[in-house]
Amino acid sequence: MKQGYLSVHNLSKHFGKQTALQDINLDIHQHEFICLLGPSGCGKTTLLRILAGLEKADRGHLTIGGKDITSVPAGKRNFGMMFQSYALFPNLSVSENIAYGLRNRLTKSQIADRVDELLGLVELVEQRHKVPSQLSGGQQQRVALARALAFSPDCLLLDEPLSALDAKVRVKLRREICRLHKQFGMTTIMVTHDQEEALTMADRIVVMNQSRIVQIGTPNEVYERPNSPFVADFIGAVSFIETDNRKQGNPILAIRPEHVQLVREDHEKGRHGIVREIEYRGTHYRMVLELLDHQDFPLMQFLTVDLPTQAMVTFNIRLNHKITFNLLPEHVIRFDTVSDIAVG
Ligand SMILES: Nc1ncnc2c1ncn2[C@@H]1O[C@H](COP(=O)(O)OP(=O)(O)OP(=O)(O)O)[C@@H](O)[C@H]1O
Repeated sequence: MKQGYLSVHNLSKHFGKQTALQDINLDIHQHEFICLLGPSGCGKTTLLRILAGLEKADRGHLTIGGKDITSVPAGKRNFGMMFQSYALFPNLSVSENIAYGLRNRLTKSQIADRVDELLGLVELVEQRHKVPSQLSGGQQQRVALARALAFSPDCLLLDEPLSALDAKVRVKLRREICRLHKQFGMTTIMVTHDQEEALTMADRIVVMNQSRIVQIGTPNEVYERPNSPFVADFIGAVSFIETDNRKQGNPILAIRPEHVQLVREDHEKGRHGIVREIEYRGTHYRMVLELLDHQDFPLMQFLTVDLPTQAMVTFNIRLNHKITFNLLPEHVIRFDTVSDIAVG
């Protein structure tokens, strides 16, 4: 593994009796796009604020390129930030908002050139003289993004930058952030509690729960090989199947809805279920099966299954009808240790 560029060593943070972060260790590579993902209150924003220098850790330290920056103030870290609480200046124009952070760093004409360049990058040239109240939510976010990028930061820190936007604008800005990340080549760390956002944008996802990092991996790794029922459940849809009484230490099996394979009714190895719910989802159908194989599955259990529209016709899927399916071993995720299946 490459050595970390931005590294977090044994970081802990409390607010009074409340633990916000516990024993956080993280190596982020240069030019990497990292998403901090986890349920509300797990410590994502606190970690980002400590990276930014806006919050002080109780314990641990931060290094960038091997240099200790734990005590370096926020303004000296050369990090671009886009925090929810960092609103735009309402009385300044788009250009002035973008130029604000540059005023003590560059000459007037350098600032003008830089602002022109950034306006082009975030496609706001025509809005340059408007004030924030004259812009849509998505445009305001783009101004905030341009402002964060203005002084070519080494690292870009984004705290839920897309959370206030509607679905279409969100997807567009997602692509824009990824494009700018590649174009500028900075290291980007983004907080989100949206798993789809993390899966589509990140090089690696840092999954957090209850003040700790619980898994670090590529989107594919955390989705296909979650290391705990919590991660399996938090990232993507999943059904858990208990093979016996959990207290006896039997494994829990998990399966993604798109991996359940329907087979013909006379298939010798098939398992059976009754279709209890059918939901149309545009690109596919999602259904809930009540499992019937009680010798294997002693408890009444349900399985979520995603099926393309064509398969709904082929297998003649109807509510309260019996269907036959297979679970292929390569698609079954197995957890040998019992841990809480918490949903964020
Ligand atoms: N300034 C503060 N004072 C007291 N407690 C705080 C403060 N900031 C955070 N906390 C607590 O620390 C824990 C972690 O909060 P944090 O905001 O980092 O979580 P988060 O994962 O970013 O949550 P969300 O997704 O809801 O923004 C929470 O229990 C929160 O209540």
